Amino acid sequence: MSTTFAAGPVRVRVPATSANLGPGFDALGLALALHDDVVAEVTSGGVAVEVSGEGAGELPADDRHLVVRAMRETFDVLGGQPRGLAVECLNRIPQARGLGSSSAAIVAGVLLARALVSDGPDRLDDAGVLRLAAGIEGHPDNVAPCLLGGFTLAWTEPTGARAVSVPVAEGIMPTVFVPADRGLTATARAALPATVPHGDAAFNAGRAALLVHALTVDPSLLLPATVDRLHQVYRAAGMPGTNALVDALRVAGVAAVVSGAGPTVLALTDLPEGFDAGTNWQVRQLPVDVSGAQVAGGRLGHAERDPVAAGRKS
Ligand SMILES: Nc1ncnc2c1ncn2[C@@H]1O[C@H](COP(=O)(O)OP(=O)(O)OP(=O)(O)O)[C@@H](O)[C@H]1O
Ligand SMILES: N[C@@H](CCO)C(=O)O
Repeated sequence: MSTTFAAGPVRVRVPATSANLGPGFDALGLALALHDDVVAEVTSGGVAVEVSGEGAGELPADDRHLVVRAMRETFDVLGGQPRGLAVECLNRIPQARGLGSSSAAIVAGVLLARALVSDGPDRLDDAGVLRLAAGIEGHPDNVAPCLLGGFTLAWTEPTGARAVSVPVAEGIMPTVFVPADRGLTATARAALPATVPHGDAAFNAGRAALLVHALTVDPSLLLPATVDRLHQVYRAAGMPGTNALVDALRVAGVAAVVSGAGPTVLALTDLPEGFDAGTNWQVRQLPVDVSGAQVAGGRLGHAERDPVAAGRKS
């Protein structure tokens, strides 16, 4: 199979995501209106990566960069590698905080590579993009909302990941509490036990089912619907501040959970007037992103390259 590459740059906008949502470990996720923009172009040789915003000066600028790694895997699936690549990232999603930054980078890479191959969409359909991105990430609960937008239910079959996006009830306005400290998903997953009590598994199945109803039809049930026994308790010692804030919010009647693998906290219902989380958190209301990843042509503008200006725009 020979591969022809598109001329000119391709651009993708990918949303932040919050996975698990309490009881929906590795299955449920929500796309949030905070985005990374990534532009890629085929060049005559080498790999050049430019990063502004989150991760600037920290992330590798070569084949080790996660966007490039995802592009390389996708080009392999599509039949061949280009001679060179130039990638430009404007990152707004905080990294290693539980807001799906790695899935956003992977989805961006897969979609950019597909768009850069002339008949890419014929060779890799949207279901294939989800399978490939979830395979790279290792679980589908961030990749699914990042691609599809909205509230997603993801599962894995022998052939790979599948997902559906379902409409969220009106009036759901998530708030995230983002700490300065980072926490890697790999570390948080290592804190989980190999087996759990049957009663806890049964408990979570009921609450996860209730959560689908609460988020789509009856938000008054969100507090009981967001109780989890499968992951948060095992990870609490590694993120005591996160655990304390989730508890304080829940005592105040707010449906709060650990966002993804943490340490960010996600609240799905309004905060009581005057609720004070303390000074350790950047608190942001982020509407649900209903569109998911968007591919378009074109480069980033100068104003967008400036992280301060970009922060004002997003
Ligand atoms: N935009 C990006 N570009 C390149 N690499 C990234 C990017 N975002 C994240 N990464 C890589 O992924 C790592 C963070 O991934 P990790 O899965 O631990 O956290 P997360 O995806 O932010 O949180 P969660 O999976 O809990 O939602 C970073 O340390 C970095 O190596
Ligand atoms: N379900 C994943 C989400 C974070 O990537 C976890 O909690 O480990």
